[in-house]
Amino acid sequence: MTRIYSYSQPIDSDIVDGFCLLQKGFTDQFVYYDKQSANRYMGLGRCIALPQMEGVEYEIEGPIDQPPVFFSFNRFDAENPKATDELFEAFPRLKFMLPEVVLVENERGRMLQVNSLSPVYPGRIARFARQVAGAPRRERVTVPFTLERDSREQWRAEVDAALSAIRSGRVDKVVLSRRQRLLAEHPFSSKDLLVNLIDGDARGTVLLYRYADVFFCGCTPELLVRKRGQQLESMCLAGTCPASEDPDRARELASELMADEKNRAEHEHVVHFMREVLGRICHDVRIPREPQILSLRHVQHLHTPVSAKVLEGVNLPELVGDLHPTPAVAGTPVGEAKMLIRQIESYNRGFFAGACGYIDGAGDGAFSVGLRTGVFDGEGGWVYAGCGIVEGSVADDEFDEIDMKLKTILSAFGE
Ligand SMILES: C=C(O[C@@H]1C=C(C(=O)O)C=C[C@H]1O)C(=O)O
Repeated sequence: MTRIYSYSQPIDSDIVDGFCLLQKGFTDQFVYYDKQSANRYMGLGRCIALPQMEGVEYEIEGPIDQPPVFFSFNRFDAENPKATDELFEAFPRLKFMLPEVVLVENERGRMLQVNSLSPVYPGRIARFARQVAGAPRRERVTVPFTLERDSREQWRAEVDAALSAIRSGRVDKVVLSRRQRLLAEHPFSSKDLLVNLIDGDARGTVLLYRYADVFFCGCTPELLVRKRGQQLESMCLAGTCPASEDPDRARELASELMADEKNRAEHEHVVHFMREVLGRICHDVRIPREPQILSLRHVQHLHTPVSAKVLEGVNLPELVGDLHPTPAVAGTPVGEAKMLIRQIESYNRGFFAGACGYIDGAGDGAFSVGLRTGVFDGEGGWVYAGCGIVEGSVADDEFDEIDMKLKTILSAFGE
């Protein structure tokens, strides 16, 4: 039986500043940082990685009873035989990773957690607490970059292939993506992108997984599932129109989106899937009949909030397994759409559109869908975005929609 010692104590300092100061010394770094609510977890180092959450004993110590916080970053399609690019290839294939140090800000306040396989030495906790308390205020930096444009011609051919699969009845919807090569004008760090995503105006949850000199990061609007006790929260997010700085224009675009049959159909596939999956493993499933608008910095989406009570015995990793991928990032039917993505897309998505999140030793946690993200090595990398293709989709419009979505990860460069 693995025994894990976990010590948590309250802190006053800003956890992002603390993370920025401490991060230099750690090969493994993990962030799940909800910008809208205090649901923020930032991990450093690797105490242990487990293939599953069962079979572990915890010694929880310190003035706050916070179970140890594990992180988990999962590929969109882990069985896809196509090789990922060399950046994704450089990440170890680990499931639940427990950092040595975790900075937390949640409904119970801010805290520092230190995890170890042996009793936690008090001087170690005091040293981290001192360092975090003395952390200087972080600063934003702009990283100029260039993008290598991908081919519109190739995209049109891919959308054609998707539309013929739809016409032949193989799928009703498939979500295709594009990726672009990014080259920075000077070296940058994961911290530079993290700070711009957290302090910039992108809405959503900031994700970061760094291993040595490669890192995956972004700011996603899409919650896959959050579990606290038996309470479950999720969302359906599909259907997109542009955002606008002019509030009247933004409202006009939003009401066009609400009235647009194609977007409503794209959205309905996700709602149907949620109802079906949650109906099997939850009770009190609440899904409003009509979507709302979620207005983000660069786009607006059709959004349906979801809540439910999880049946006794159903755990968070099972929920993630049942819910991911949703038709919002794969298509419908999900299995067939995944196979079609393997056929049509020329690359393996890696963590893009994968389930990324955290889970604590009590089984509570949250996972988001790794959208509006990219993978980088400090000199450049790849940025990704996709969109749902249904009957009636026009390739050039979808190309432009993806360009709008890409702006979120590009905002990590501080422009
Ligand atoms: C696939 C992405 O976004 C997904 C697709 C959407 C759509 O097709 O309208 C909207 C939100 C997301 O569920 C992405 O951002 O890359």
